[in-house]
Amino acid sequence: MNENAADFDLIVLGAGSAGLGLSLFMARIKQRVLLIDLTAEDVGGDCLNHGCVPSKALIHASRQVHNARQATQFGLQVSGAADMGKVMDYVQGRQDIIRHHENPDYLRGLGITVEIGRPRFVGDHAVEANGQIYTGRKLVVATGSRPRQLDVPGADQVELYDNQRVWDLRTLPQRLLVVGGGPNGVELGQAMQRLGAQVTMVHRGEAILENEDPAIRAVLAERLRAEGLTIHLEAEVEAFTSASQARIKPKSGDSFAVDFDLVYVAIGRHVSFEGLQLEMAGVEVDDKGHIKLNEHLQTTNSDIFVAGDAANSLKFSHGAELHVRMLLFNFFSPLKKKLSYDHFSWVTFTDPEVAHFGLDAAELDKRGTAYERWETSFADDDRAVVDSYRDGHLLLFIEKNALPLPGRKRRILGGAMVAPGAGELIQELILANTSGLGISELFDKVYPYPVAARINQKLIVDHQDVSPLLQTALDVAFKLQ
Ligand SMILES: Cc1cc2nc3c(=O)[nH]c(=O)nc-3n(C[C@H](O)[C@H](O)[C@H](O)COP(=O)(O)OP(=O)(O)OC[C@H]3O[C@@H](n4cnc5c(N)ncnc54)[C@H](O)[C@@H]3O)c2cc1C
Ligand SMILES: NC(=O)c1ccc[n+]([C@@H]2O[C@H](COP(=O)([O-])OP(=O)(O)OC[C@H]3O[C@@H](n4cnc5c(N)ncnc54)[C@H](O)[C@@H]3O)[C@@H](O)[C@H]2O)c1
Repeated sequence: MNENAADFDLIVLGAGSAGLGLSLFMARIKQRVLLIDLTAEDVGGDCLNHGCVPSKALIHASRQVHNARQATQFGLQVSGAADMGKVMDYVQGRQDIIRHHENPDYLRGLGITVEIGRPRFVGDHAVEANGQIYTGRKLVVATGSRPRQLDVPGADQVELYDNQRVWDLRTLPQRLLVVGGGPNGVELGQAMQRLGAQVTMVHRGEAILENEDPAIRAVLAERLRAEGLTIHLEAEVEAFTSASQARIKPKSGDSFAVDFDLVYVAIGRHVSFEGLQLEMAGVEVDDKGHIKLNEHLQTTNSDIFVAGDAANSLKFSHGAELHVRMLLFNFFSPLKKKLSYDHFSWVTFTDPEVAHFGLDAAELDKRGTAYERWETSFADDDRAVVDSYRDGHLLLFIEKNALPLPGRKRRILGGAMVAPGAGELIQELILANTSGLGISELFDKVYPYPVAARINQKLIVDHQDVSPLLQTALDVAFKLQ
């Protein structure tokens, strides 16, 4: 097409984390942007409407309730149960604040053309929505992902909840069955248990948060069990035998029954491009229905890209942000960046939080990278002692230099932490990881006592060996002064 004749410089399908990030930047630098979403209420995507924001607000409320109960050890009298209506009012109130700057009118005020309707491709640079055809120089599919459904016998007789509808609850279920022990299941499961539900979790994998290192995830599992959650590992819902009973099948052993008042399904996400008519734009999908992409998130139509969950890689709001940054760079540069997760991080907002960054042991082994595994428990950390989180754990993968030349940096290749506020505590480690700083930069810092982040330095200090040569040099140097 004659690119200058296009109606828009950029057309974005989907106004979630990815779509908003792209549209806002492009509009800011005076490009003509068309952003299309299905309904006005969908603007903001899963993160605002059904994911990050409501789940973190629920976690906040549940932490207040939990902390109040913890304070009874100091003589405070706490009685009564959490009022789910009030909890959800709080959750919705937080969403409403963010909606002030994530809604069609606000975006239109910034110069973005926002169309509400169901789009479909009608040509290699053209989409149709509400009977109108729009052309764009570049187009991005940012239509997100959907919760996987639990398809087992008897499911039709049960009202299954997932992250799309759980925020409408007004009463706390007494017995909650959570299916899936990934980040979604553990975050919501712990929050509901703390609010007063009795939570049973049924998880297919051998451990909750399977993507985490065993030393890290074990701490969380123990804490969840100590708070009263029942966790069945290597187990699945075999069938629902009534509207309030599930039959659970463990990998080994006999099936057993679990009674519930409500089921929350958190078994992952899938992508779907139904109705988009991708074939009209020459955008090919593979046999699993995923759009074929190269390392620039470019489809088989070189002017059409995919961003966010729709790309079917790591599904995080800041994963969408990573995609957006790369696409924006590539839109304006003859040198193209490739998608890389080498410095990616994520946080599961349980208590304690589980934070993860850079490359893990499996990836380092796969790449044949030489590394050392350094780890420490928080048992003897002063701050952990006074604040009672001695079960915390920090793990770092440190570059191993075959030739330890003087001045050569030993970089932090990756790591993980489980501790209250771990997501904040690892930020300096992430900075070191992304900027290629060596461990000496952390070693040289003087941390105010007793900030929790001192643990980052402690791990490094604890691993400083004094070689016989250095020992001799120190002895001589001291005697000379
Ligand atoms: C319970 C839960 C908690 C989460 N918590 C976190 C967290 O704490 N931190 C984090 O980083 N990530 C979190 N995530 C993941 C995060 O929500 C997603 O990765 C993120 O929203 C993906 O952004 P996206 O733009 O790709 O998709 P979405 O945000 O889902 O946006 C896609 C948009 O496309 C629209 N759309 C769909 N189909 C069409 C169509 N055919 N045409 C036009 N528009 C369409 C949708 O209406 C939607 O608005 C959480 C997810 C869940 C489920
Ligand atoms: N803090 C965060 O950043 C955050 C929080 C919640 C969700 N998310 C994102 O949202 C997405 C969805 O989260 P999720 O936890 O649903 O997905 P997930 O795929 O990460 O975990 C789902 C888990 O459910 C298990 N499972 C699958 N089928 C099952 C079955 N039939 N019975 C029992 N267990 C089963 C799997 O083994 C898997 O570990 C993820 O991509 C995640 O990254 C992020």
